[in-house]
Amino acid sequence: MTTQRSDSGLPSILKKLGEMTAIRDTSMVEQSLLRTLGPLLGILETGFYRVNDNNHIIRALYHARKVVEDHGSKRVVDNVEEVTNERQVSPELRNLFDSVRLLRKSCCRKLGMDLLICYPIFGENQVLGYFVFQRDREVTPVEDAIVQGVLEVFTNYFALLDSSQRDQLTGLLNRYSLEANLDRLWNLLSAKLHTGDKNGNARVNCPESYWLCVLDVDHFKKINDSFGHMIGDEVLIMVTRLLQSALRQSDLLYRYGGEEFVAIIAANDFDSAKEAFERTRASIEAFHFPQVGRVTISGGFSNADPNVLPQEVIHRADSALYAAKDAGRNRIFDYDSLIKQGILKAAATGTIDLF
Ligand SMILES: Nc1nc2c(ncn2[C@@H]2O[C@H](COP(=O)(O)OP(=O)(O)OP(=O)(O)O)[C@@H](O)[C@H]2O)c(=O)[nH]1
Repeated sequence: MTTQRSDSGLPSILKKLGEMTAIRDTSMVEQSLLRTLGPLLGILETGFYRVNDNNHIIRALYHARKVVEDHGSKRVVDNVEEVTNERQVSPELRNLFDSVRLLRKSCCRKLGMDLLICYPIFGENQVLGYFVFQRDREVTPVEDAIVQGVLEVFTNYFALLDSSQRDQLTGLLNRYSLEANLDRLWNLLSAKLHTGDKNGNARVNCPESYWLCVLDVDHFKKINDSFGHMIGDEVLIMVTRLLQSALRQSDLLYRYGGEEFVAIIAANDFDSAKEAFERTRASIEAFHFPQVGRVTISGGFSNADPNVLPQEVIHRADSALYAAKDAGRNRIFDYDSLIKQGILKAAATGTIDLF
């Protein structure tokens, strides 16, 4: 059981809300929600689960605080761990999520001597996620009002931040969002590839590597010139939906420029990554676009090696894209093969010195 004295006075609540709304990164705001609610409720371990429209978990965060002795004085160490593997969610928790979603209010279940308590997080009238914690007693009416109030501030602030990081036309995350989150993303890739789980065990079902691909619609200017800007916009929306369907839910897709997209995917090896990017290309080629007919895309990809600076990885993928365009378009090239074949020259810089 993981409770301690709560810190739920008004000045403390206001201070925590002030800290949460000072953050400009959506993922960090999610972490901050747990760092806010845990101490307010006197809970040492809390969880946050974000779900998509199909109620699949797309992001899971665990927050754990520990009081440690440090040279005679006590200090709180807190850590937020991100896990994206749905299989790590217990059947009890899944069942609790279903009840919360259907009843549209907080619910709890007995779990040994404790209670597992879950609150819905709403967005545009649907459940976007769940806040979960475990403790030995029910939530008091005052605590309930605090949690509901903090979740409401969080939801409104998150929606505001999220809209500034999304492209208005396609709804995808925009270039600003990719660039603002590159370092955090790279740290996450590195942690996922090199660390064990929170019990120190090696992760199971963990991908071997990540891959970044820059995809670009071929001859898009011609589409605009021949059919008009509005049809051009429709093509971009349809390309987006086709890319989303061809990629997996857990993959990241950004609108990087006018007709340029960046996809970051997890794959066990080069061949699986190539197959996934090739699948996106083929899905566009196979689709009949109303009025326009055939549209194709070209792509260049590179291993998203956490030891290489992210900007360098984007540059490598971009170089491979330009080689694919030069070679006639409607094809996906990879940076390493182009280097091996002598078509591209390796850049001398761009690695991260880890030691
Ligand atoms: N309709 C529409 N067009 C856009 C948008 N953003 C950029 N564009 C247009 O996309 C076109 C991109 O043209 P180019 O960069 O020459 O590339 P391309 O014609 O696709 O040629 P290749 O990439 O070499 O195959 C430009 O004409 C831009 O004006 C947008 O949001 N909507």
